[in-house]
Amino acid sequence: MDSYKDSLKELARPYRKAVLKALLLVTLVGATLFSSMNFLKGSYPLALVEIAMGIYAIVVYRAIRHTRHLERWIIAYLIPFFTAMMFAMATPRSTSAVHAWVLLIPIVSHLLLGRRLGLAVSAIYMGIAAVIFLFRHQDQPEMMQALPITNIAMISLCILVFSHVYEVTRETSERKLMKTAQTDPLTGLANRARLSDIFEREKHRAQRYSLPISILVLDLDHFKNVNDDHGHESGDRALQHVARIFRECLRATDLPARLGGEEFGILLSNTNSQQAMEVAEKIRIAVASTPLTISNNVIRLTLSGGVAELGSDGHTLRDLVREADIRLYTAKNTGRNQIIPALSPSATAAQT
Ligand SMILES: Nc1nc2c(ncn2[C@@H]2O[C@H](COP(=O)(O)OP(=O)(O)OP(=O)(O)O)[C@@H](O)[C@H]2O)c(=O)[nH]1
Repeated sequence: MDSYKDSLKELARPYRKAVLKALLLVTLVGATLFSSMNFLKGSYPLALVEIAMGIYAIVVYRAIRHTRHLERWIIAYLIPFFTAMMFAMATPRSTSAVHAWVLLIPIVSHLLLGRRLGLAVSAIYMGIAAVIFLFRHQDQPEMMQALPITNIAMISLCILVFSHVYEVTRETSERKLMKTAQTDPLTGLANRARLSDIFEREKHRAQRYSLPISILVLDLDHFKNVNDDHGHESGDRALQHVARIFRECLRATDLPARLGGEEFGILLSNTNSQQAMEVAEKIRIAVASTPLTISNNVIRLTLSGGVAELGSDGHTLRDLVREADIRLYTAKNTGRNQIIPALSPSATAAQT
């Protein structure tokens, strides 16, 4: 479960909303100014389109205040906005200076739609704008010369390239920062923050499709002795060794995380508590049977654990970790190197 797509999307929301709001305000001011001027000039169709865009900007401004579908509103606004821009460029009575607005397309598209969709939308509308420009000025020899056309093409291309490079760099840095903020630096496993993010996402999916989710909480036994007998550095390597075993034993859709110290939490999507118990046993046996050798010292590790399932053990990550923790401590107090299963749903029903 390596994708940070959803977290990045969440991170981008406030700034995309701010950019969209700024664009809506610019539209409102521009629509008021240009529709008045075009009305006075007698360009009624263009003036009407501008008034319509102004009204639509107010509607969208109100709609995005509490929306959970910002991406849809961005598309629903940008397409008519750019189309209105093309209409203004194609209108014979509009001034040639209206073509300057094409420079806004790559900037706004990348800021609001990201690198891929931003590039695609920019390419489409800038292409249409180029065709309109050539068609409209074909009989104006002073505009059809190599120098003005190359100038316009180069400045448009520069703004497209800079907008794209900026967005690619911004997304890459954000992805790196997000990964660092959600990864345990020693083991490379997810940390608590990521476990919590992914749990929320998986919980919604599980509730929508009636799928089970289980949590394992695992803790190394007598880990203090590893540090005391072999040194802290060997202790660190033992933690990395265990993290490696987790990865080998788990599916790509499972999420192992370090909760702190020598305690780990594993989120098992689409897995009931019985299946989770099988996974936990597989991990327990793998850890116990794979000693770590450092400088001819053989370090034998075991772990204890508890299992909890969404629903019968609670509805939040905190509930599940608490219940699995209680079972983990039962495992510690009754001999270690064992996993205590979740109560079966029938046992839970009998208790209540
Ligand atoms: N090397 C290393 N040790 C750590 C790290 N985090 C926690 N520890 C050590 O883990 C040990 C945990 O000790 P305890 O809480 O007593 O638990 P334990 O010795 O595993 O005993 P039980 O859990 O009861 O089986 C302590 O010695 C901590 O210093 C770490 O990042 N690296």
